[in-house]
Amino acid sequence: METLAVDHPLVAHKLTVLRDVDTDSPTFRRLADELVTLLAYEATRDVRVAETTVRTPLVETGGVQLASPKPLVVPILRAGLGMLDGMTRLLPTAEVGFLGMIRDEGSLQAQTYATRLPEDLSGRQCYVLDPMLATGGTLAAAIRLLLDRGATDVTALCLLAAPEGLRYMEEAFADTGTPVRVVTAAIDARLNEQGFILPGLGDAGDRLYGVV
Ligand SMILES: O=P(O)(O)OC[C@H]1O[C@H](OP(=O)(O)OP(=O)(O)O)[C@H](O)[C@@H]1O
Ligand SMILES: O=c1cc[nH]c(=O)[nH]1
Ligand SMILES: [Mg+2]
Repeated sequence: METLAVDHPLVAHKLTVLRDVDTDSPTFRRLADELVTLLAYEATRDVRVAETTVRTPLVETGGVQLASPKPLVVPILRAGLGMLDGMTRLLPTAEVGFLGMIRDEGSLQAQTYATRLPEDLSGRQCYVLDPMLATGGTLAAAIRLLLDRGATDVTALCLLAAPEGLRYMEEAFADTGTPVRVVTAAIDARLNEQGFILPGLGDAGDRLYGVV
């Protein structure tokens, strides 16, 4: 598995405001959206394209277009929905599938409560969206599901990742033979006793959508 922590002053600036406990929900949503677009630029570096031609006002020339089948973007509900618009802004022709997952705050085990994905993902490049990679249980389960359906490579975009979760992912996808990547705005210090990322930004779903 490959991990990329995007090193860019604008990413660092926006992430700092996102972490601030005094940042309100509308600002949090806007910043999450902007950060995803910056991460998406790096995350799509290997997106498959096919050669094509284009007629300019002067001549015909070569170019590229997104290859078929189109990439599949998969936000993990709830918090991953806050990243969808930022991603599809860069990949407007991508298809979108949905996974609803929740982590039990006692056992820290992830449960899937909704799946709306193509049955057959053979040949598909997939981009999974989830702001928080904490223990890694949620993201690993989501990626396993995509690989089981035939996805040929999977890139996860996360706003924050914990070292514990990245180690878990590295072990889980050490010998799958399928490329798995994590692109994140930062790798934080550690998890606390409740499985929250430190210094982190708190509960991403609650900060985006309120406490339920
Ligand atoms: O790496 P893990 O230890 O599995 O934890 C990370 C998961 O926890 C959060 O979701 P949560 O379960 O709070 O659901 P929500 O998006 O509905 O808030 C977060 O958005 C990840 O999906
Ligand atoms: O720090 C964390 C860990 C899991 N889920 C969150 O929203 N935040
Ligand atoms: Mg949550």
